[in-house]
Amino acid sequence: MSRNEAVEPILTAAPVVPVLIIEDVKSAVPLARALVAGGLPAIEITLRTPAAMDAIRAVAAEVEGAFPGAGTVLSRAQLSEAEKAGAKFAVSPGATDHILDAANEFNVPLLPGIATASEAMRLLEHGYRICKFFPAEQAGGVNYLKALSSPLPAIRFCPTGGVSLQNAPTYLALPNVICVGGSWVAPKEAVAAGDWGRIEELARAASQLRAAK
Ligand SMILES: O=C(O)C(=O)C[C@H](O)[C@H](O)COP(=O)(O)O
Repeated sequence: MSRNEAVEPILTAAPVVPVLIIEDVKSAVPLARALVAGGLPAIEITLRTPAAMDAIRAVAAEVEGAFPGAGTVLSRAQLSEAEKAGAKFAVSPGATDHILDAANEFNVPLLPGIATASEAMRLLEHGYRICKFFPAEQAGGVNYLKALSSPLPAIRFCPTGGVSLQNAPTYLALPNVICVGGSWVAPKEAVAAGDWGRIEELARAASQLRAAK
């Protein structure tokens, strides 16, 4: 059994997890509604802005069908606060002793990040079978992940970082890719302009992505 087994149904709900940077808490609910309407229920709200935690709280309370998650989780305190805010999952760009110890204390499942074979082995040793591959494109992209997966077939990945509508299908074609993450679904200008129709369209296109043949 995987240490973070509870992330599996969330990450398999759609092929893409949108990664959001929310500057104004007022945009959180309509943005999340547009993403859910477009077919993307798992939503990563990065803890990079002062509004992020309130945004998670608002989406958890008000958006039916959404699985809000906390992204950029770097500390025990953030993990604790995210769980209290109603986050259904938490994402970390890496996997330190501090964050892995903290994950053992809380119920919210953690998706920790890796970029090397040693890091992936370490997570396997901690009982994790699902992790983030970050930063995906910059670390070596699809070919790198394919090579990493060959000796480590027990671990599945959510590649994030530089993933786009164009390159997502090649990641989704790898047997060890569970979903991909990316910010392209919620462009900064569209969020600032409140163009929820545009975001719903981008979400729909992302939700219909299939593995490349
Ligand atoms: O802060 C975190 O924990 C993250 O989740 C980092 C994000 O995965 C990337 O910033 C998304 O990358 P882009 O799709 O290339 O914009």
